[in-house]
Amino acid sequence: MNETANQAKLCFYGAGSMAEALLRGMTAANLTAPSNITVMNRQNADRLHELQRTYGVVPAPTEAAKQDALRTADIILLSMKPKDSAEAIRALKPLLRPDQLLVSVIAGLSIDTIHQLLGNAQPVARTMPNTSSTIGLGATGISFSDAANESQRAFAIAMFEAVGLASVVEEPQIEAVNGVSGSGPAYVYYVMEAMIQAGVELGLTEEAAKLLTAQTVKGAAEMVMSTGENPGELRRKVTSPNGTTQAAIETLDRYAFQEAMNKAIHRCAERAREMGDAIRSEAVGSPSA
Ligand SMILES: NC(=O)C1=CN([C@@H]2O[C@H](COP(=O)(O)OP(=O)(O)OC[C@H]3O[C@@H](n4cnc5c(N)ncnc54)[C@H](OP(=O)(O)O)[C@@H]3O)[C@@H](O)[C@H]2O)C=CC1
Ligand SMILES: O=C(O)[C@@H]1CCC=N1
Repeated sequence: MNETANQAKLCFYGAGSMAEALLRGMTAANLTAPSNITVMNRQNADRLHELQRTYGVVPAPTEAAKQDALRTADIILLSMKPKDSAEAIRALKPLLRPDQLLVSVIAGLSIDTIHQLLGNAQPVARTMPNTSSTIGLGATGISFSDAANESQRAFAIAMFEAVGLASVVEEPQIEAVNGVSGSGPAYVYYVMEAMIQAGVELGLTEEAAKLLTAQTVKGAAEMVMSTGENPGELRRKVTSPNGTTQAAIETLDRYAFQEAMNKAIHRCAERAREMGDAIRSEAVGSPSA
């Protein structure tokens, strides 16, 4: 890999919403020059040109351009849907050099399945980011294959730190990251939808309910981050004995809110494992490593 970080050549293999979230943050943070970043997809050349206009990155709309970009990249970001990943990785096999780093954001896809598909132990960073990377507030878990060297590890971490917080975990914990923070924004939005709806039922305008809800979620998250106090302690400070919050929390408990959240996160992690098994079955005919 090119040792000078801002000279590193990146190739986004898949140019959808997660790729754009990362692109936006990385170009804003000057992680590498936009002219060193190539974007490609299966067929949507308009999308590639839109990314070129917005971020100054280089589109690879033809088969020859794709192959050239994949061959010459220091880092290839695998950012297609899980169902498309086995075929896409197989197509990479004849193009790769052993020193290229693959960075995967694909839910469920294990490092071992990538190695099986390629037939070698290519350096891999398996990650689980989230869509808040778009505004530099992402939360990403990263795990590495043994072959990833120090400079590759450092660059992968820098890529995700450019779009928020990055935490290195062992690969078996990546499904837990998926359950907590990869899919996490959706749970928070779901809670916000309920808060807004209730606010409107109680007489607020939609706009006021939305603003009050969003500021409340932002403020609560910031309180946890900036005070270092646990959410439980902070909750107790809001909850006056026999007051309004206690009445609300007791109602949430009657509907088993915490149990529902717990089960949802476990199910999310389980679903990631199921999806990984499905890719593996398609790739090598057996569901687990
Ligand atoms: N959305 C999220 O919150 C998160 C998503 N992820 C992971 O990110 C990945 C991408 O998700 P998302 O961005 O939402 O998906 P999108 O559908 O928005 O984008 C997928 C992209 O992959 C391209 N693609 C598919 N097959 C190939 C191929 N063979 N060669 C080149 N490009 C290909 C598509 O091209 P075309 O349009 O031409 O078909 C498209 O550009 C998923 O694996 C998901 O698990 C991870 C964390 C969070
Ligand atoms: O729903 C999904 O499968 C992807 C992975 C994490 C967030 N979105």
